[in-house]
Amino acid sequence: MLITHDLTKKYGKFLALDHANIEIAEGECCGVLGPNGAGKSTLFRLLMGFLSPSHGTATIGGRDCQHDKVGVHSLVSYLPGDVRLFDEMKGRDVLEFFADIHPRGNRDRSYATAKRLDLDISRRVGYMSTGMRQKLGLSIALSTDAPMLIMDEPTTSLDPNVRAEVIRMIGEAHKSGRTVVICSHVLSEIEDICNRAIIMRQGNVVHDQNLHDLARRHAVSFEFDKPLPSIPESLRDRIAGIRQSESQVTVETEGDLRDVMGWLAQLPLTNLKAQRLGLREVYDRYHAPESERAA
Ligand SMILES: Nc1ncnc2c1ncn2[C@@H]1O[C@H](COP(=O)(O)OP(=O)(O)OP(=O)(O)O)[C@@H](O)[C@H]1O
Repeated sequence: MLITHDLTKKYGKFLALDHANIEIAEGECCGVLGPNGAGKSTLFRLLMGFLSPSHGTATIGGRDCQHDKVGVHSLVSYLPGDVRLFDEMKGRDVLEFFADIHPRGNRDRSYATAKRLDLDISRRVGYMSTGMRQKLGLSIALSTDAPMLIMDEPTTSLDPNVRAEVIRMIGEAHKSGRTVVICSHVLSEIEDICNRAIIMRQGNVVHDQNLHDLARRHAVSFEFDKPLPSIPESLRDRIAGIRQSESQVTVETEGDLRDVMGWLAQLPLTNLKAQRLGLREVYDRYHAPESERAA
């Protein structure tokens, strides 16, 4: 559905996106992660044709993102990171305007989406709070039936209840078969709805994680003051890695935990804890805070 080939963007001499090769299949829900300035919004703006690439190409549904913007826009519902709407218009008028210009827009659906987000659309945009304007942007983007949703930080400025509702709505869009590409700094949101996460650093895609595989991984930590005995042959493919620092041991496991726990239960260890490995651990491999990297 979405293919980029060596997609590159330079702002002057500054390389904001560096030869990105990304493929997102129809029906996927893919999170794009990375710290401020990693190049996520640049990637999204290139996909929408709002920026021209310095090098490389991008296509969505076979349409070229630079040369066939109209074709791409008919397939995509896009929520920009900085929602800017017409201050003088009332919420309802803005919804109607966008429902009418998007080939897959629908006025009734956009009123219903705004209602679900508890947004007062009789209010003038200029008098809306930041969160209300975000809700208006979401009501526009979530109410088309375009086969692809591209959302740049959709839950920014929203209170926790609305955040949860928006994540539910995006999850529903994915379940109904639409392809979703979403960028967020809230890792739990990506874990909740995505099947895949791409991690970016300084304009590069540095990691591509299947989240269903990740859900089957655990970190088992315990104290053991001897060298760990060799792993039984039958468990070798269940153990992805072992870290031992003095008496503190962490075993990373894949798949069913029971057999590994059975083996560990035979050892004279203490303080055993098992926790599911999350996206946080993967993200921190690339972006752990300085203080934690030094530790
Ligand atoms: N118009 C521009 N001119 C010059 N540099 C720019 C421009 N737009 C973005 N940049 C730079 O490109 C880099 C990537 O910016 P981008 O907005 O894509 O990051 P991001 O990953 O979306 O960040 P955030 O999480 O803060 O939204 C940053 O260093 C930014 O300063």
